[in-house]
Amino acid sequence: EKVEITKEQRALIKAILDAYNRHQIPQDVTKKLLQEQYSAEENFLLLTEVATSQVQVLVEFTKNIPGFLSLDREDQIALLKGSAVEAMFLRSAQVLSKKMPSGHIEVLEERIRKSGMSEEFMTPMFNFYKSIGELHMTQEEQAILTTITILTPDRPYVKSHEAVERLQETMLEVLRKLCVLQHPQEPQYFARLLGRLTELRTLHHYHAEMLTSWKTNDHKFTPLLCEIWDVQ
Ligand SMILES: CC(C)c1onc(-c2c(Cl)cccc2Cl)c1COc1ccc2cc(-c3cccc(C(=O)O)c3)sc2c1
Repeated sequence: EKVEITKEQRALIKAILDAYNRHQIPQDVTKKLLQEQYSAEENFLLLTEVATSQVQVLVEFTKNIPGFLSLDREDQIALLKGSAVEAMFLRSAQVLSKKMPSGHIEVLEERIRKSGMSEEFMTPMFNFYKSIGELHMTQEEQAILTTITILTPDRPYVKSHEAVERLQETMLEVLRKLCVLQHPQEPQYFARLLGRLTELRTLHHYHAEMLTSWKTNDHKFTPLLCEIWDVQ
């Protein structure tokens, strides 16, 4: 059928993309990933620093999602806490799949592999990274898929389920149209993107176990990560 993006939907895409590009981890933080020496301890500390910075970026980005600030305050917190890990898997996946000349990719992959994480999480995590890379998402698709992940109604403690669902459905419809227009040869592309959201839920469960195993080995997190992940 003739797919057309309305004026309102175009404005939505622009607002989300501008926010997504405006809020990025500062260079001095990500540059450290390239400079500091290697050790399980150093890798864990660096990843903790980047993750903390990423959460701050995520909070700022979320405030720019049209309609988000009109949600109940406690629901806003519940959505952020419930989606942070998944949004960070998406972000790190996008970084690892970009053909970045700065050698970020190998370095980041190396630091994640050697950060004291148990082997069993490596396979699903790097399979996810590979599957995101194979999608060759556009910037708009990445920004909107992250928004859809944040606006997931069935996170723990969300009270106004319908209000969140309405916002998410608006973004799902925008993504569906974008996929049809930007990947005309791949009618299943939108379905493949949604399949990644399911994979993110599984990784989210693995991540809870990762946190426990890091904690048992006496790894320290920052106050912001402890708050958002209910750690300690
Ligand atoms: C606390 C820490 C040990 C931790 O615990 N679980 C995870 C995790 C791991 Cl391992 C994998 C997936 C998700 C999580 Cl949450 C992490 C590290 O999480 C992060 C989170 C965001 C980013 C963004 C990056 C990045 C690099 C270069 C450039 C850019 C850029 O945006 O330009 C971003 S790296 C990075 C690492």
